[in-house]
Amino acid sequence: MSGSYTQELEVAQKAVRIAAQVCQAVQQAITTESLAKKDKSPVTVADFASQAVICRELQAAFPDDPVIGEEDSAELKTAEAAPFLENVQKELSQIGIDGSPEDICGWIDRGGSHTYASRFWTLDPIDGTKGFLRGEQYAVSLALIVDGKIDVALLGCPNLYSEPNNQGTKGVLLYAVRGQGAWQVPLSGGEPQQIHCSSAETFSDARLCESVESGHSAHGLSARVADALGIKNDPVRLDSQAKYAVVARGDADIYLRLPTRPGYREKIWDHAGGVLVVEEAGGKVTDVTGKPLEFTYGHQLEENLGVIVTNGKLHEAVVSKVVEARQAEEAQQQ
Ligand SMILES: Nc1ncnc2c1ncn2[C@@H]1O[C@H](COP(=O)(O)O)[C@@H](OP(=O)(O)O)[C@H]1O
Ligand SMILES: [Mg+2]
Ligand SMILES: [Mg+2]
Ligand SMILES: [Mg+2]
Repeated sequence: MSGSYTQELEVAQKAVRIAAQVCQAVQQAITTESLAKKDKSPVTVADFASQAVICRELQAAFPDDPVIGEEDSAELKTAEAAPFLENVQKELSQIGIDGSPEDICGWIDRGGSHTYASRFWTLDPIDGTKGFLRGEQYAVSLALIVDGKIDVALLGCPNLYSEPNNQGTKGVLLYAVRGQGAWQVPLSGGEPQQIHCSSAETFSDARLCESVESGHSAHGLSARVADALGIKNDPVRLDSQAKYAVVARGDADIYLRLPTRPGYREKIWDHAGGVLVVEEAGGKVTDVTGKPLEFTYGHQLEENLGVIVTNGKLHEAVVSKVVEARQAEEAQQQ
């Protein structure tokens, strides 16, 4: 049964705010170094520091809750990463969190679970690390999943303005508790505002967003889908779950994430935070075949392919055009 989750929301908001503060400090440094992970993707001091502070807060408040987080300390423990670990320590100490290298690796590894549990958190300490390194959009994403359902979700977006077209306050926190609507508040604090998806029912003026990285979502296929739907606007490209944020606020109507290679499975931390925020704002999220996302398989969405996010009203039509376009592509490749 879902509860009111007052304490969970309070702890998670505090944790995401602190993490966002660390990320901002690192991004403002003139050079942000990164390490290459085993899969060749980048990871920065801020990814580790963010995961450390959030896991530390969760550990203190909910010591029994497992956390399925993106990072682990293995990469940090190599000799070449020693200066890197020292920088993580420095960044944390600047916000008043003092710990030994062992403490820090221990906090990070609190987020090292990969197995499904009846209640767990999932964390992406920096979603959109490539955007972060370019000085563009990124998000700190945290969600609580109970009995396979996302019940609490938060997206900290330090480079997203509170209003479209870079108007309003820079740096927002979006959050939702199942059944209680979706809300936005400046990361620096203030009065939360309820947010809603757009009410667009036609495609001519629809705004579609997708990844900046063509390796993360098939741009060519989305262009064909947009064309088939009669969408005239060019796609808006932005990194991270900020895409879920802009659909939840009604700044965009559609977010497409179309598989670029067979065999890739979406990671739960790339979606959980965004999914509930969009659903509580009135939108809809499925995979590219129209199936709901299933958060019951551990760290991956094993039974889903890609993602389609809409304001709800446009969903069915978008799914059917994506299905058609993927079939046409497959037929051509044979
Ligand atoms: N082939 C692939 N298809 C889809 N997503 C991928 C991918 N390779 C990496 N990613 C994910 O894409 C995320 C960024 O998404 P986006 O392009 O929307 O900003 C990355 O998150 P991290 O930046 O947290 O590592 C990573 O998990
Ligand atoms: Mg990553
Ligand atoms: Mg991610
Ligand atoms: Mg990440």
